[in-house]
Amino acid sequence: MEDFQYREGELYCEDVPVSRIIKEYGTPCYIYSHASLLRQYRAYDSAFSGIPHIIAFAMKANSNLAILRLMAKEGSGVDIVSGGELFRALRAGVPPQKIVFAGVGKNPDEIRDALKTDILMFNVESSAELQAINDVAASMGVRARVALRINPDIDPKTHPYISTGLKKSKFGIAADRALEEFKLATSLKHIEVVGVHKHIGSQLTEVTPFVEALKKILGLVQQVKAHGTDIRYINIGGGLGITYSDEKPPKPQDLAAAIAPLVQHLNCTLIMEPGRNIVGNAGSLITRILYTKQGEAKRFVIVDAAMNDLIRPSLYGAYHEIRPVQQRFVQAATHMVDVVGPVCESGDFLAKDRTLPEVPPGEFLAVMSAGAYGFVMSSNYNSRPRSPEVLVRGGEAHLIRARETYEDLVKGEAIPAFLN
Ligand SMILES: Cc1ncc(COP(=O)(O)O)c(C=O)c1O
Ligand SMILES: N[C@@H](CCCC[NH3+])C(=O)O
Repeated sequence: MEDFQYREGELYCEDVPVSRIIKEYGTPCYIYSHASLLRQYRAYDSAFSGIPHIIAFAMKANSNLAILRLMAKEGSGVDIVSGGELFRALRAGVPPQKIVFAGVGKNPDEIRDALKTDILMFNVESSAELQAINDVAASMGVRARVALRINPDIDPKTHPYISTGLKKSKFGIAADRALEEFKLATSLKHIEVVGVHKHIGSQLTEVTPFVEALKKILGLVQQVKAHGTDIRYINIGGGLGITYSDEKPPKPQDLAAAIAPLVQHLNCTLIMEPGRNIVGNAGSLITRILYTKQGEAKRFVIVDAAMNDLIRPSLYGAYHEIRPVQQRFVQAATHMVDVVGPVCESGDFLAKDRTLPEVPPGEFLAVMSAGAYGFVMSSNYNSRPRSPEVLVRGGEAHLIRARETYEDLVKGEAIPAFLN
């Protein structure tokens, strides 16, 4: 959030007053800081500079073409989970040799597209998928590079909805079945096993689960190597958390310090898939207060952004700091309020039971730490056009996605002739 600061009485993103952006593009509106994105990416990259590595930005966190181009220009690759993400990554100019493809449900068309593009590798999550990739590769007369995604059964100590490395999770191949799967993979003619992958969850605020999971995976790497398979890539996934309120997550250097000694001697390239850590605090969602309402039991601040714009509070009970855009309101009398949107759901809120200073209707609030899993998870529910996205660089503000129009809402819909 360093690049969102009060200056001359109002909130700025870098050198641009937020009020200038909303005058031009309206609200709700996502704003990202170029400086934050670069700083976070470079912090990750330099932390691991002692080890051969590839950063594959987890583009599910934010897949705007401008953000992807910026990452690619810094040298980043991407972690994708769909054909749509592959399309975006290529459109943004991400080199295929830095694209890794995860996800439990890759379909044959997606596999074919990825093979055609010659991406770096697939992170395979089951034996059925291994077989499917082998079949598609055979039909194309090529060999697919794969890493097996291992589920190490380690508790990442985060929200259950964003934990991915426990036995009960749908992700990855159970650690105790892994050797068998490696044997199967090496027996398939159109598969080349090149790596091992793990990703145990998101918004991790301690280093220990990363280390425990990696140790488990490395034990496996030894065994697989002993069977004659050359493991050249170790993918440690993403998951490093950020500060939303008072969390103190480790920094990329802390992660590197814990991990480097475990992998340095292995003669492998390390792959990392950070998403939230790079974009989370580089973005903010700006919203206008429409009304305030004193209910029977609660006070509501009704704003023009809703769960369709930012679903994290509704879906995970996630906390996002909320600040007035005009600094003079910071000192105003406070109330305990729910900040809610116009969507017709009781679960539509951006904050619940939050003590906030009184800001009058017509004024603006900034919902902080909204750069990751913000716009990408937005929807058109209640036929609400999705928000614009603006990228600030120094004193410039660039529109990187226009606000959707009502026409966009009905794009592709058709009324069959029998209804005429
Ligand atoms: C396979 C994989 N890699 C990377 C990520 C990125 O996670 P985060 O945004 O927490 O870094 C995810 C999402 O949790 C994921 O599923
Ligand atoms: N969407 C989640 C993170 C999911 C990570 C995807 N594997 C969030 O907003 O926190």
